[in-house]
Amino acid sequence: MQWRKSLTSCKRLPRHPSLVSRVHTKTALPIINIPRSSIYELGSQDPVLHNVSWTVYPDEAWAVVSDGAASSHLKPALFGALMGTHRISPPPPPPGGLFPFLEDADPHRCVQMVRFAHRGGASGDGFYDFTARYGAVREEDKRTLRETFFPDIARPLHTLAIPAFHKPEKRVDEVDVGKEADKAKKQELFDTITAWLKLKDLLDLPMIALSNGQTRRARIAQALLANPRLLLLDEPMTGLDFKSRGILVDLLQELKHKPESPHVIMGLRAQDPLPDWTTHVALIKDGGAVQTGTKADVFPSRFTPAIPNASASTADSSPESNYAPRRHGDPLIDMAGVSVQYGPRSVLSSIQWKIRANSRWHLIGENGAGKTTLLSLLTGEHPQSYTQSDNLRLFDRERAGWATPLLHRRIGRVSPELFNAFPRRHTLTVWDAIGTGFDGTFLPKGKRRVRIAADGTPLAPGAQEEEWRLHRMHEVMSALGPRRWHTHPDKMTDAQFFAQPFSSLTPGEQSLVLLMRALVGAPPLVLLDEAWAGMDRAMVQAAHEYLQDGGGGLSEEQACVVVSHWEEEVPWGPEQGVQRYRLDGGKGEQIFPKPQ
Ligand SMILES: Nc1ncnc2c1ncn2[C@@H]1O[C@H](COP(=O)(O)OP(=O)(O)OP(=O)(O)O)[C@@H](O)[C@H]1O
Repeated sequence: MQWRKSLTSCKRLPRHPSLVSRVHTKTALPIINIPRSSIYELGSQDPVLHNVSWTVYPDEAWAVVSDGAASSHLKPALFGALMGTHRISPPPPPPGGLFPFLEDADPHRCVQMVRFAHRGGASGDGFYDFTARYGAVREEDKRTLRETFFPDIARPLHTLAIPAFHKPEKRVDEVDVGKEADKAKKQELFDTITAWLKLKDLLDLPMIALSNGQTRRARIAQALLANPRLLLLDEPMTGLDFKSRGILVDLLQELKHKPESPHVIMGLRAQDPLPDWTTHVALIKDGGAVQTGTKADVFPSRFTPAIPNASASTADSSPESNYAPRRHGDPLIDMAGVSVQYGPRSVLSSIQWKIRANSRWHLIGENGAGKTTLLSLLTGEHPQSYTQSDNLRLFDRERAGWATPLLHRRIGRVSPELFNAFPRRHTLTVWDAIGTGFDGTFLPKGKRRVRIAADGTPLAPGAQEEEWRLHRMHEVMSALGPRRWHTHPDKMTDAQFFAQPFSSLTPGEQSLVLLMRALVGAPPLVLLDEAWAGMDRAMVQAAHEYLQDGGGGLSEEQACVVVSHWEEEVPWGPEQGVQRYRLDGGKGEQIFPKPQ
């Protein structure tokens, strides 16, 4: 543990005058000081990062960026050094130590980190049922966003709150927000942040009902309001829609002018745009070198696409002249007026959409537009899928005509919910995790762990099926395994990767394994919702190449839907016949190419 002191408070000392005037001067105490050290995993003698010289001053705005090919465990190591989960050697010298600006305050309380590559929170032994949010909300799931994340903030009334979820208002004198002045300040910060992050109308919804992007915005707000002095936001743009990314960047800039708000350092992937106000970059390179300096020094000629401002639209920009139509097969899914309603809230209204064999779709819509809800109707997990028998055909049958396991064999999928819920007991290997994909289950079965019956009896149609499954396991691994993306391919063979415990992998590697799981059974329909979260550029590239025509990952009998807020994360462009379907305000329409 590198932290210098372990006192009890996160008290703010009077600010150095240079901080107030925001004039750059190195006389202010640095926020972070790592003079020239290497960074190690605890208990390891091999450095993960070496020769790190990194000093952050209060008037600088830093981003930690992984270089294109840098493996996904390197950025967490730099943040881990700040959070005390990695060793810094030699350690930053006293008296200032690692965080000179904290002086006597306790880093455990003053330094906070929030990672967004995945929503987090899961990973017990077993699988938990993430579909609970689609049904009637159970008593234990009724805790609202306000009660869960902001329990000590006063409760103004909310017009859009669902009446059933209202709790009696607390009297102002019951609210534990400390002294009057603090209370007013805290309330003002709460109002500013929840308004900027468009959370006000969600505060009295049950947590479980929030979409992924809504939950991420809430986690950002919670972290900012927890009043740390240094806040590390790792990949905060993940899962945020186009507008929300701009809003977040603007909010962080706004907060820089508020003395009570934390100093923020963002972690970004190589492909993420840098906010305009970034002044300095720590670039983590392949092999573990870290280059630090001003943005201009580190990226002299890098094109950094601007982050959109809040009023930018998500209108499709691809020229239709590039569009090369695909030869589509029969409809696998046919929606002819599908709707979903929660009490008075209408989420989907009369959706018309056909997904045909050999089609490649990009499903878009702002956070909360209903994308996950729509996909849960296709997988049969949403209870309202049963009540839409006239409007919803799944592989030419109504929902009730499918036993759920048989339906799940026909759909390979990846989603943030599935990522979080997937079991992470240490005995579950990569091989086991991929093998569960043949049947869409979560429990490896059989001697060869590809769900051949436990007594060794092969499933119908006999031994051929087992051979095919084993062949597929190796096929997806050779297309998406470490030889395609590991920075030292000779260090990790496919066989070694198959044997790794799933839970020991980085989030990016876990995402890739779950992608292999979705594809291994060659199901007719593949749903990839935020499939690339946590992956580094080499992994995304391997996945894209595999999914593109000629890559071998998808046949002409299969259809694939990708859900992503980033157009560059979609493996196909117009020239490979991608179609785009947009949800907006409960309505759905094909926006590319425009239907004739
Ligand atoms: N049980 C529920 N009760 C009330 N509202 C709900 C419930 N479940 C979902 N919602 C609302 O339905 C809307 C659609 O949520 P959904 O998760 O489908 O959005 P999404 O388009 O997938 O968003 P994201 O891009 O953030 O993942 C959200 O506004 C959500 O708050």
